[in-house]
Amino acid sequence: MDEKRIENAVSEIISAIGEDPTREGLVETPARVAKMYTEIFSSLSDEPSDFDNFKVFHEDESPEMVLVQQIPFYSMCEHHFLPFFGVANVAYIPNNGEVIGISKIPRLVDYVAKKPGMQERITNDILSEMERILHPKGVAVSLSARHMCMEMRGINKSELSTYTSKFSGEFANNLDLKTEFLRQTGH
Ligand SMILES: Nc1nc2c(ncn2[C@@H]2O[C@H](COP(=O)(O)OP(=O)(O)OP(=O)(O)O)[C@@H](O)[C@H]2O)c(=O)[nH]1
Ligand SMILES: [Zn+2]
Repeated sequence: MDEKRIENAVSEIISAIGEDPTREGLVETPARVAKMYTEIFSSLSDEPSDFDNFKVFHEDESPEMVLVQQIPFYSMCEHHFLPFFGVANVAYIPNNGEVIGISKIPRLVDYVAKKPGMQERITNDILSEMERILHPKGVAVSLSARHMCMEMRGINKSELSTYTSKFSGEFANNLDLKTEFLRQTGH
């Protein structure tokens, strides 16, 4: 990420809105924003290979469903560059007893969220990355999020919650499994 260009651009925005980029409170703002962008858009710089070598464990007595729920995430909407944030629920049905360390699931959610995006795409990307990494028998993903571009501008509706979900394999074909996922996650 080109921090110097971000700094110059932010300085230009500060001037363009009629503020003084040299006043004390703002003088370091362009550098702060540049540093912040490298953090909140970190997956634009990360190598996808970081996510290729999740260790897969073989567990003969693996459960039918593994569900990690209420995973907090923060992302930036690509339309307005304002935050949207909420929680993700991710479940999978192991194939041949193959499981991953459960901490890798929140890591994956973070990775997918830390770039300009849309809620639907995050939902989709979590599901397709789970399939690519693990080839499970099924994946279920749901996200509930608040979008600042609907709350602090535009239609100005506070605390709207947007829900998205995607199901594959056995979750798509077996109503009992889908119902168990939805019941567990409170939907
Ligand atoms: N589907 C989807 N839409 C989103 C998401 N985040 C923001 N949006 C919407 O993207 C749309 C962008 O539409 P535009 O009409 O080009 O932008 P706008 O004039 O600023 O729209 P308003 O927000 O309605 O004022 C808006 O309706 C936003 O609510 C998201 O994650 N998914
Ligand atoms: Zn937006």
